[in-house]
Amino acid sequence: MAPKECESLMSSYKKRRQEKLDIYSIVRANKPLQLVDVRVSVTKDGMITVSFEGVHGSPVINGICIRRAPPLAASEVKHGSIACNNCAAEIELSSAQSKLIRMKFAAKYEKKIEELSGQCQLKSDECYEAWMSLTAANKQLEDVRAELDKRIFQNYYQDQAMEKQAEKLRDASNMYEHDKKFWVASINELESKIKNMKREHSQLSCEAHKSANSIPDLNKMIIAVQAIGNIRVFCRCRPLSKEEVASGHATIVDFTAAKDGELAMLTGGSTKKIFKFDRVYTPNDDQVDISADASPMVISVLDGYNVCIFAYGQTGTGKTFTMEGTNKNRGVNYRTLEQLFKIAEERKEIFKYTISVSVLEVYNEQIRDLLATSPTSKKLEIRQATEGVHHVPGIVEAKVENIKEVWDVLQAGSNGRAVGSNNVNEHSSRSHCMLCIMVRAKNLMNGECTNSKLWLVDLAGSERLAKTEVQGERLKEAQNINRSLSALGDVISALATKSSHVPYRNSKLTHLLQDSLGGDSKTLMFVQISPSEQDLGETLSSLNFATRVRGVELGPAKKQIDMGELQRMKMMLDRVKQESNSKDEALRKLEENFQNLEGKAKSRDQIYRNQKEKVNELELQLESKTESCRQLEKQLLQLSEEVKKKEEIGLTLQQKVKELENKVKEHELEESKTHKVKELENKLKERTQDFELHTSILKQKIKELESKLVMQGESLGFQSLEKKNKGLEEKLRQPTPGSAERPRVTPNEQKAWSRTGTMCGTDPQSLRSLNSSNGAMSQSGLLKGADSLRELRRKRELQSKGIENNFLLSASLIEHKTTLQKESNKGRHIDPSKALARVTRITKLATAQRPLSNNRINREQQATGVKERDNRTRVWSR
Ligand SMILES: Nc1ncnc2c1ncn2[C@@H]1O[C@H](COP(=O)(O)OP(=O)(O)OP(=O)(O)O)[C@@H](O)[C@H]1O
Repeated sequence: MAPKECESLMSSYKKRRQEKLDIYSIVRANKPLQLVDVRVSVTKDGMITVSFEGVHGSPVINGICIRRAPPLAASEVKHGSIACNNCAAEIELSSAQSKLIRMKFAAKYEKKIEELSGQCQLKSDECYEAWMSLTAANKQLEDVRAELDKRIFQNYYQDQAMEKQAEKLRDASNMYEHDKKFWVASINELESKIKNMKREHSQLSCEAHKSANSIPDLNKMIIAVQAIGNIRVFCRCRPLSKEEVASGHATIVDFTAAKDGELAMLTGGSTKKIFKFDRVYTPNDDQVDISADASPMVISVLDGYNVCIFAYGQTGTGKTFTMEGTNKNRGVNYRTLEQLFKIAEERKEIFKYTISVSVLEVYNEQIRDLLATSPTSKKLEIRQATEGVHHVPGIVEAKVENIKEVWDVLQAGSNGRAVGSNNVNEHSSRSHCMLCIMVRAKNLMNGECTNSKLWLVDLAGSERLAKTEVQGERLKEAQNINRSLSALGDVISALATKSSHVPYRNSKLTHLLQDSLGGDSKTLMFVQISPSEQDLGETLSSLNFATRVRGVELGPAKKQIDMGELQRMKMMLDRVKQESNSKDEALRKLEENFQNLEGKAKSRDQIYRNQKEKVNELELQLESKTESCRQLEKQLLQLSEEVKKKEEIGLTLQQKVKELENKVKEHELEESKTHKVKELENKLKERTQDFELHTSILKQKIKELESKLVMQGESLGFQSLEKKNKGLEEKLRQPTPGSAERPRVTPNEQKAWSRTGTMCGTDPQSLRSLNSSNGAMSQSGLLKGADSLRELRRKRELQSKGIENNFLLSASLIEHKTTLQKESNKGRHIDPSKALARVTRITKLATAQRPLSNNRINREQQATGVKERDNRTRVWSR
């Protein structure tokens, strides 16, 4: 029968019992028999047979309802029986059914074990995979860490290398900047030097050209000067004074052609006398115009020429006004000096000027120093320092550096002039006021030095020349004035006639003006005239004198070069030429160096640019590596988290594996127990067979003995035989010393006895009595059989120590079974469940003292004994 069918049988049995109860409760009036227990066995051909043992009458089975039983729980099924749900009695199953159930359970367990093994295997595989992935992840993590360390290490070294390179670059950059600055400074210096040298070179070239072409230029200059003339005469007419206007004096000067340097004098009637001068100024012309025309003389002075500007004319015609001017309307002296300082300032890059001023007057042919702070009795004389150079030793030469100082000096001179007379105007008319400006110029380019003079002279009135009717001091004054002016006229005449002798020394005036009047100097004469008709004679006299002066043809002006300086300059020129050549050479070398430096600078620039690009590239690489490091760290963190998770999973898996292993162990234990049960069953079977064999042998021997007894009984008598039989029985009942020697009754023996009893209709006791009656004859054979059993048992005990418990349990079961049989024989109705409970209790008591490992086996053996008994004891009760 298949396990499924067996299962259905059991379930149907249970259900039927339940259904039966319901049926009887419905059909109670018919008083049907109540089925307390039923033994159903299914034969091999699938038939179900029902036996009604112990039931009298003819029970009628109205019907059998077989239903599929619900699946039993594993705990409900015991070895060889199943538990009834209603009465808790164990329902005995046939060995085939038990086997099937066991097989089923075994199959179920095997399946479950297989499933669990599969799950375990799966879990193990999962664990292994997890472990492997964990190992791989760890390895990967280690690799990543190693890679990260490597990268960090590389980055560290790259950083260091970059730092070093950056340091080198910084040093190179600093060096480059320093070199650049140095080169720029050198280049600037060289450029300025080159400029100076070029300028010097051009100047020297010009000088050389000038020197080379000096003769033709000189000739040209002579021609030009001769054409222009180096004595220039400007004529200035003052306006009519208020008195003259009031007196009704008319103007006798015609300024119609003044712009052309011509003026006409109305000498009387319609006649006019025309005078021509270099300039003619009308009364309306102011100081500025006159000073502007005189400024070229200033340039000549600064260029190193001696210049003399003097004002000549009748008293009251405006000589002082022209030369000195007023505070509000300053004259030629101030404006000329102002111009002089202005141009000197403009030329300061090339010329260095040293200007000093002396203010003196010539009165009665005596020179008076107007700047002298204290009056001195020492007479100032004119001395000739070198050729063409005259000076007054002891005279104050006030060094002036600007026009303000000049003005102060002029004021001081004017004050000094006033000291000498109570009436300044009167005094000024009777003396020559002379302002000498000494200019020392040094050409910074060529070192040329010049000493030039500018004489600004306000002469005494010329009208006194004719009016010499005065006496005494006035006469003396007049004579001196006349002499000096006459000497001036003589000098001019000598110059005009190109006389070999010019009488400069005839007067202090001409003597002082010797180096600045005529010859190689430049002279400007202001002839001052009155427009009034009452001064006609004096005016014509002045105009005639001026015309004579203007007609003087002087030689070309000569530059007042210091000859020593000239020599030095020539030497310097040679030296400069040499220096120029050497400088040209140096310049060429410098230019070459400059080009080399420029090339080096360009190459350094290129290197710098390249290094800067490299630095930029390295910075970019560093940034990218830093970024990759960040990403790797991020990945590392993620991997660490994953590893943690996997470790947790691994731990849970390990825990599960342990649990599964425990379960597998439990199942293996169960399996081993099942296996042991099987072994025990097999052993039991073997023993049963042995026992049956021995029983059959014993039976045969008993039969033999019985036959012998029959034969002997005939000879000895029945009573003696009975006695012997009792004795043998007693002997048999007497316990043998030691449990090992005691003949134990196995369940098979009991079974055999039961069968025998059943078959013969007697109980085992009677059988024993029967046996004991033949004990004397069969004792040897019986003992022999018991000895062989003991031998077998001993051998099996060696194989399994638990066998002994089975025999003990069997013995106890036999005893109780005997008791039960006795009670049954007494006619008492015994509830099988109670009986089984008792047996179980006894068994428990018996097995409680056994080792724990044998509990299951004993329990099963005990249950087997009970089931065997129950199979043969079916009780029907109403
Ligand atoms: N161009 C002029 N415009 C206006 N006023 C003038 C001019 N020239 C001279 N005067 C005036 O005429 C007067 C006489 O002039 P100034 O004293 O200069 O003559 P002078 O020739 O110097 O006389 P002296 O010979 O006596 O010194 C002054 O009052 C002066 O202001």
